[in-house]
Amino acid sequence: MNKVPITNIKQYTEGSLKEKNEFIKIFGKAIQEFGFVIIEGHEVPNKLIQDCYDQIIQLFDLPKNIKSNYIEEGGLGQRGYVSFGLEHAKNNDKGDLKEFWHIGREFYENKDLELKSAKNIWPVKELPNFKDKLTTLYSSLDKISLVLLSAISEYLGIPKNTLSNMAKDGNTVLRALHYPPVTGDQFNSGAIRAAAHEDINLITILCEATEGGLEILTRQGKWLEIQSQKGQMIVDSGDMLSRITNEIIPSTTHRVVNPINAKNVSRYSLPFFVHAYENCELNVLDKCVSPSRSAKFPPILANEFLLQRLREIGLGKKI
Ligand SMILES: O=C(O)CCC(=O)C(=O)O
Ligand SMILES: [Fe+2]
Repeated sequence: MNKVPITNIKQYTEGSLKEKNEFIKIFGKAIQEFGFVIIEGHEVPNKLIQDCYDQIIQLFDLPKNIKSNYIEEGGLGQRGYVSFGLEHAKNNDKGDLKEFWHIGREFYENKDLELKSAKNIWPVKELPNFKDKLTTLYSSLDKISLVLLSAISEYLGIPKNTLSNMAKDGNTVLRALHYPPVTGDQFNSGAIRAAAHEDINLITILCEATEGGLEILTRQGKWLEIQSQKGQMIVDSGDMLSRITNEIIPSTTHRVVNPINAKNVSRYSLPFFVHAYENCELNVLDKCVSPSRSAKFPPILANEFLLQRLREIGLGKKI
């Protein structure tokens, strides 16, 4: 396979039983064997995605000292602004050539959890519409993520709501990313926009980025450029899904390469990292254990796993 499989989510949400089952099979097999799947038919208006990009372009255009006001002091880079070069891939000491902004959940079904959870940071003074646009996108992607997790559960042959229940009120984050044009020194340093890594979470949904550069490592060990069209979203599997499925659905290695000189412009992207709720126990699913495949991982709380992984990528120390 040298092309990312394409599926239409409407088949699952609005289709006949036959179409539903077809989606489950194609989507599940694609995420398992390929690691990346393109989704069409998702109904998030293009205009909303465009409006969000307009907001984040203005956000990253703000002077450095203003952006720095929005660093979550004493936090772990999970809300607000995270400076250029701070995050790096696991086992890689070169910082990625990117700056970003994290948005967490605004609305929880469990109001006690809402009170306890980290609060979002908003650039209200400079960008009064940022909060509204980005939380609207967050809510839309949150709904899509629960649908996709139901389809994965059905693919695995476990109760339909098993995975979506883990992500309800989940510690999910929307990341607004900016990769500035790459300077000559950076080109020579060997650093890239995002070095090869796996995402920490269950699944990631990516709205189309403003420029190319995203590549996945296929299960056959070859780098493949991802080309998605307007209106498509990309879904990939992360480490938490890999862990609970006992690596039946492994996480997918991917990276963002540097631009070629002729296209050395800023790149913006909007990954949505779908996490389990903080106190969710990540247990290997019974269905994914067999005499020939014993459980490879002990249980761990989602939040503990997150903290462990954040330490490995340079966000574990309070900033
Ligand atoms: O910018 C992209 O297209 C992907 C970003 C990514 O993989 C990440 O932030 O984990
Ligand atoms: Fe990633």
